[in-house]
Amino acid sequence: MTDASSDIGAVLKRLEATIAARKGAGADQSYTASLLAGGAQKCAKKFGEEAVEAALAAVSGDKAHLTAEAADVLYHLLVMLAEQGVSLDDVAAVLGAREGTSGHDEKASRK
Ligand SMILES: N=c1c2ncn([C@@H]3O[C@H](COP(=O)(O)OP(=O)(O)OP(=O)(O)O)[C@@H](O)[C@H]3O)c2ncn1[C@@H]1O[C@H](COP(=O)(O)O)[C@@H](O)[C@H]1O
Repeated sequence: MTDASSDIGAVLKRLEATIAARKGAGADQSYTASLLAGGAQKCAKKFGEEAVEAALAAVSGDKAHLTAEAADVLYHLLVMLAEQGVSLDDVAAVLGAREGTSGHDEKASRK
């Protein structure tokens, strides 16, 4: 059983709200604010770095390292989305619309 403090949906929603609240905060006090102040380029660069670090952790076979890197990826993804004005609900709507459609079938429909 998952309690509200560790439910992934609840955690991501709280983190999204925290990131939104950091907009306009001082970059010295808030790491999130320092990313947002750097605009799309900075947010995308950090997200890309964290994604590569997670990929490297996956091939290393170190599950604890991968888990920590995955948390970094999710945080930096949410910062990048916030900088672009894209919400978790927006992403959920796309994933929801894809439910039940095989990736193979979707790819074939584009050919
Ligand atoms: N979940 C996170 C989170 N995950 C990772 N990080 C930071 O992401 C950074 C990862 O960058 P690196 O590993 O590349 O470390 P680094 O070399 O120090 O980073 P750079 O100097 O290269 O940017 C580290 O500074 C981590 O502390 C996070 N920083 C903040 N949060 C959440 O955001 C909230 C608000 O944080 P502030 O905006 O700092 O108040 C926090 O309470 C947390 O809930």
